Amino acid sequence: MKVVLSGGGTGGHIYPALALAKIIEQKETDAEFLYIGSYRGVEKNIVPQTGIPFMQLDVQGFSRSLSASNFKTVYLFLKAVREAKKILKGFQPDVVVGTGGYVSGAVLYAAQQMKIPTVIHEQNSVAGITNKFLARGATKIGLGFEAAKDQFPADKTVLIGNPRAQEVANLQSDFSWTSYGLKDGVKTLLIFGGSQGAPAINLATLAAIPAFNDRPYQVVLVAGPKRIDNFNRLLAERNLTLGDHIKVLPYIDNMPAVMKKASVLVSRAGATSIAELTALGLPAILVPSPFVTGDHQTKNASSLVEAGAALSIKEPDLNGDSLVKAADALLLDDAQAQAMEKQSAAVGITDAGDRFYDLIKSVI
Ligand SMILES: CC(=O)N[C@H]1[C@@H](OP(=O)(O)OP(=O)(O)OC[C@H]2O[C@@H](n3ccc(=O)[nH]c3=O)[C@H](O)[C@@H]2O)O[C@H](CO)[C@@H](O)[C@@H]1O
Repeated sequence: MKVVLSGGGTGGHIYPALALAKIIEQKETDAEFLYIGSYRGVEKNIVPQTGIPFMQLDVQGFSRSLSASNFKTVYLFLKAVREAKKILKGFQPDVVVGTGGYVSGAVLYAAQQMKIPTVIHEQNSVAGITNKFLARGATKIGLGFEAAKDQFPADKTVLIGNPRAQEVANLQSDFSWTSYGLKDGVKTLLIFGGSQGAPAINLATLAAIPAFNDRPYQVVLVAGPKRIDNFNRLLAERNLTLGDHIKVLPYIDNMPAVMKKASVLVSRAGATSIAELTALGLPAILVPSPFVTGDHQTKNASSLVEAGAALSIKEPDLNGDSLVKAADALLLDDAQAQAMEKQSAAVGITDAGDRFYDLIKSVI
């Protein structure tokens, strides 16, 4: 099987494509891949490390206000489509897979014009602009959430989940909390705000420190590489000291392994974070980012809240008190936590990678 993968901008669009490549490799050892990314997105740092051949196109996003840069966006898009056609002609793929981001718009549009089968993956509950644009010409559309179904042509959609979930579910974790100076066998609340950390989550945690100092559960806050200094400065300004059972870190490299040992998560409601936590059947307190297109994180979170798989706190309602109240509800009440674990696991699609593979096979 020869597969072109394209997705870019944020990790949320790139990891599903890479997780899919791993699944295909396991099933077809002679599979060949080509990843087409952009010059601007983080895929240029992530994809080359995997050993998958990587090519780049020059594309940029639309600016929300009317501006001359939108003319450049259209010019670059048309140029990228011409270049993509040349690349596809040379590689001769059986299928072209797009996981979102502007670059996948150019690559899949080129493939659709060349009558090559295309499959898109929508990670979120609200369709992204590129996937909406590609839907008409796409052969099939894989969905991360059922809630996105009515935004696409019904005969093309298949609920597959997020292939990253399968990777996480199958992971063996030998992580020990002692590596952070904490104890194994004690309930642990893990708090993080997406991959960059989130100021609102950090501030609420700061306000909650006096209460957390008295709690029997451990607390780990991942403040974000660029935000931890500010957190520590505020901590000192307010004369707060952290109990031995509380740790603040800039970032966690082996997040899935650490998550696997957590009791409850506090998290943004990004599609990848949700795929990971439901793959592990973890109870969660979600704080959707209000700064994303179409407010898609609120809708991602609603899918879980409606299923009884998570609690959600709107960012304006998040403070020390609401955070501690929600954490206590899950960490001090075993019955509630266990009920939520069950619902979280029921939402998780741990064979998402296999489903994605089957979908691709069906169009070739
Ligand atoms: C701000 C923004 O636009 N976010 C979007 C972006 O998510 P983005 O990729 O930024 O964030 P996600 O929540 O989807 O994933 C975060 C990832 O970072 C990892 N992690 C986090 C902290 C840490 O210390 N270590 C670590 O490895 C998590 O395990 C997870 O894999 O694309 C997603 C998929 O389209 C969308 O749903 C999100 O709304």
